[in-house]
Amino acid sequence: MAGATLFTLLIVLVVYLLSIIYKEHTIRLAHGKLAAQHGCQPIASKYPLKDRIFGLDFVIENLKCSSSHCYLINSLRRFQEVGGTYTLRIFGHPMIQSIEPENVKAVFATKEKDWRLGEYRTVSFRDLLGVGIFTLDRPGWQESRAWLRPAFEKKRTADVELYERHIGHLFQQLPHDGKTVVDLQDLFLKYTMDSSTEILFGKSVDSLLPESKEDVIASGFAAAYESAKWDVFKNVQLYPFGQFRSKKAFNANVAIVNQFVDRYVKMAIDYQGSSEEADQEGGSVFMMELAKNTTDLKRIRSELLSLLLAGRDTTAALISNTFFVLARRPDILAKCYAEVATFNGGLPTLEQTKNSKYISWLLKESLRVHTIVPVNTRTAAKDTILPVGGGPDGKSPIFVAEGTQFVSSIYAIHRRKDIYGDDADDFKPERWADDTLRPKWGYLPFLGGGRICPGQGLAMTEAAYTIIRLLQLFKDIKAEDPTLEWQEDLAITCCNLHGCRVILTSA
Ligand code: HEM
Repeated sequence: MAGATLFTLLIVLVVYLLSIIYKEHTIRLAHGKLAAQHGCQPIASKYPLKDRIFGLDFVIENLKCSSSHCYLINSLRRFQEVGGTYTLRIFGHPMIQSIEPENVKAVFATKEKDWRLGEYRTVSFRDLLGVGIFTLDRPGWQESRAWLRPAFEKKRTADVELYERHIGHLFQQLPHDGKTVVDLQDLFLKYTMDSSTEILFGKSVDSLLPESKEDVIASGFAAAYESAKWDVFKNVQLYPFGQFRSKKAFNANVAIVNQFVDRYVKMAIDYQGSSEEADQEGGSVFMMELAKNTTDLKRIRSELLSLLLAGRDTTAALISNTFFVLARRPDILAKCYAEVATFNGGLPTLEQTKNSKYISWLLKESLRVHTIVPVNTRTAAKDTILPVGGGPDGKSPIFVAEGTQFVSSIYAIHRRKDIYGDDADDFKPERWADDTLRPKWGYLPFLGGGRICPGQGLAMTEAAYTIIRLLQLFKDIKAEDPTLEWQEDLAITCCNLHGCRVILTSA
């Protein structure tokens, strides 16, 4: 009897193993057929892993570089040494790293339907943001994008008056004696928190106002949001193991964040008026547009928090990185002062702000050299093809199996000498004066394709306006330590580890 049971078990096991082998074989055949149809060649470069099973050496090196603030430089070195497109396996999962503009274009634009965000992003971010534009793939993502589009279109006329009010608060916090050192990066983070919360919720947290005037709930929101955002970054970095970290403090912070946002979302849902009316009454176009489409409080909250996460630190980093350069480069600063002088001390209009040529080159260069979203990834939603990286010369198409992670370093793409020339490492705003410089998929501060940043116009206007106004208010900006170099501080977005410590002299 026992022998018969054993025999049956053995048969089941053999059938199971054969079915796996058959399935693998069929998949391989299908892959081979698709690859042959598209003229694919094996990927030319393989990353020389020491641990070929788990890829632990690669993971550990990444973690070490991340904590010693050289992750981006190290990934650039890898591309230079291994190749513009290389492959490896991490914990058994296939990964392709590439800085070939053609591949990036395929993943984010021409073949974007073949790719999804990937769990590392959706799972880690949903704990704070919930389900919204930043954590959704199609079809939900398309819905979010359509809901938000009208608000972004209305916001093209951006709020110079709103910025002016918060610049006033910022000015109050700045020493102008030509002696005292101040870290502008910290203050710009507060400044964009104040402007973003006003743009998104219709009510600013006013973190730049003296404490006595601050709304206690609003300041609680700002602190809780900072702390929760840090936890999300840790979970992304340690994914999938981050999910096992204690969530007690995180959940308490998320509850504070939600409570703050929900006050305003409820008002928007109750109001259900038009966005124009809401704007006149100091409400938020974003909230009103969302409330027109859904009465789901959680969904509106998610969209607003996604916008805050995407727009606040990024804009602060852009302004701060630019001032970091201005304080070290009198040649560039002088050109900016010359442009600002054309306003004869008057407040710049929106049109004048947008038409400030040199400052727009300066911002473009700042985004190129100090890329704020320097790494981007996607996961293949189905078997697909990438145009380059195969064969001995790396110029043939390559086959990509479903589940493969694609990672691109925008930081490294922005330093390609074949696109930017031998001076690619130099900070040179004038390069953008050259009409023949058309980097296309070689310049991606706001990414491209369907998920291109919808807030880029807002961010560029806020940054340009803020820079112009501060240059009007201060006749000199000097670095505390002119020899200090910009160094990456990579979290969800990237800013300068050393902040932006300067000495200001008022005009
Ligand atoms: C200098 C400032 C900014 C930079 C460098 C920046 C960069 C980016 C990048 C690279 C992405 C693509 C991320 C990805 O798909 O993996 C993105 C997406 C996004 N950005 Fe921005 N951004 C900035 C400012 C803003 C602002 C001010 C807002 C809104 C107020 C905003 C809202 C968004 C949203 C909603 C997405 C997600 C779009 C989607 O998935 O369809 N961003 N941004």
